[in-house]
Amino acid sequence: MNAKISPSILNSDIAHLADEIEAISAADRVHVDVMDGHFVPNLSWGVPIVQAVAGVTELPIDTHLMIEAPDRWAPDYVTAGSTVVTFHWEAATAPIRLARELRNMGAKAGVALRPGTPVEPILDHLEEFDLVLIMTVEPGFGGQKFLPNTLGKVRAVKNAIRERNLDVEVQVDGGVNRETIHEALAAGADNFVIGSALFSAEDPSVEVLAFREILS
Ligand SMILES: O=C(CO)[C@H](O)[C@H](O)COP(=O)(O)O
Ligand SMILES: [Fe+2]
Repeated sequence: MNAKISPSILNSDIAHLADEIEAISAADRVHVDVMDGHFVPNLSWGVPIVQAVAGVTELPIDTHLMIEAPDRWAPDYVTAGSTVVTFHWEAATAPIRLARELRNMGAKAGVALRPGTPVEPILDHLEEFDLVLIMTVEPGFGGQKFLPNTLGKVRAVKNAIRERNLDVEVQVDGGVNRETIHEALAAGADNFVIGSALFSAEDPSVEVLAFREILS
């Protein structure tokens, strides 16, 4: 599987969002972080932003829902234009049923785990998902430090995917930069959410290419 770069626009200059997204057009996806102020202690944005992003880019939208009651809200993010909708395992009432609903709507279904959530319960259900997101920081804020003790879960998911020859992406999210990306890659990640390391660079378009080079 080719490694994918999914820039998180959380820490971009949102007053110039269309320009920021244009700058990362050589990436593979746009990662949109939805936070509700309950599941995480921060509030970001919702359906209208996903619709707006869909209106200014051809890149697939990868929506990361850090919200309570994803069973109720996640389908709206497919309708809004997301290609991938990732919800948290900890927050969902019926995660398998929700993943099936998202797929039935034509989207890819992702499941995310906080750093402290064990991976074992999802290993029996990997066929139900297109993407597993292993959080490499506590969800809620961009610009945090990468937690290397989460990489054991990346290895465990990747091993299970390989053993069963499944087509499931392993995404890491949080604190990924030019240094930490090597550890995540070695552990088996193949989809890299990169936020502040891209958007704090002098030229994010050049930085995307630098990450592409590292992953090649
Ligand atoms: O889900 C997230 C935070 O909860 C963001 O996607 C993540 O933090 C990306 O930003 P950075 O690369 O700056 O850590
Ligand atoms: Fe995210």
